[in-house]
Amino acid sequence: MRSAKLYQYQLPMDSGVILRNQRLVTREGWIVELRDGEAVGFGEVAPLPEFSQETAEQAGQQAQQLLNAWVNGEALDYATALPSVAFGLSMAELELAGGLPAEGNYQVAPLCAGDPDDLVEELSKMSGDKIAKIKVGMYEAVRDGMVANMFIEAIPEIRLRLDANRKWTPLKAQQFAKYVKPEHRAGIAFLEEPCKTPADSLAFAAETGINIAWDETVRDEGFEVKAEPGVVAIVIKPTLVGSVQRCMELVEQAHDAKLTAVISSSMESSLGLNQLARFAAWQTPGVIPGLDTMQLFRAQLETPWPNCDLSVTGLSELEVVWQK
Ligand SMILES: O=C(O)CCC(=O)c1ccccc1C(=O)O
Ligand SMILES: [Mg+2]
Repeated sequence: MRSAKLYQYQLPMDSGVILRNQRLVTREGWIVELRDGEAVGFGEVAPLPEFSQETAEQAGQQAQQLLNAWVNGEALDYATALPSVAFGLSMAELELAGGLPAEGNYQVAPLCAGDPDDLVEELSKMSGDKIAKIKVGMYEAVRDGMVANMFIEAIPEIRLRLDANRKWTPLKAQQFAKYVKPEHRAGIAFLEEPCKTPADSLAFAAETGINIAWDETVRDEGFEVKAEPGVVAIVIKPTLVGSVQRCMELVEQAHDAKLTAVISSSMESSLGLNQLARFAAWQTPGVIPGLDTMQLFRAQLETPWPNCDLSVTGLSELEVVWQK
């Protein structure tokens, strides 16, 4: 006997969260609940404004249609579904089937949002791999170069992940690289999407010896995972990419091409983020995922994130907008 529910959630965000061109005051999305006999599975459907093509409204409507089909015993075609819907429903089906291992990778690459000195202190206290993520491309490229250099000099064993989100022209990217001494460039694990085009990013990697990673490019029409000089990783954001099966296919292709696959957040609530930590532990063992986004919220949803003391809203407190 199958049954399903669709919950709607709204969670307050920290005041400083800006997505490309807009402030994100409230994170909105849907939680799907699938039941079959005693088994239950949850999934989060939460398009990210400015990043997803679909709106929350559209995703909610499609989620209802597919939930209805699922309750009627139909198999769901995730290839034609909206990415956020495909991700949430396929994750719920996987959890229902007992296919998502319980153990998660909750190690995070701390995200440097504010004062670099605070992060240096946090890292020096960290045991194990010292990986940090810094957003670059927001201010002067020269300043970004000096910050990266400062981290590598302060913590020689650091592995920095930098993310320029395609903000630089080739000239700006060069200005950045100039400040990172050649002997320090190995301290950069990778720089995500330095330039506006993949071709410029590849040229940057070749000219500077700084390794790069694809994030936005993974979602470009016609993208294929392949080994390319200077490319060491691909970032997979399941909410933007699609079903669990599609994500697993990308992970496998990355590993075949000797690339690192990094499972990363699209600012899911703590419910979805926990599932991503479990998915990452299972599919990308030994790789620290990009999931340090709980700090951007002011509340959690249903499943608490380890060591996070934000209040937790239970699913039972949410409005059920559809059930069957
Ligand atoms: O990837 C990470 O490490 C954290 C998540 C992150 O950076 C991100 C989260 C939501 C939208 C865009 C981005 C981004 O990669 O710029
Ligand atoms: Mg990125």
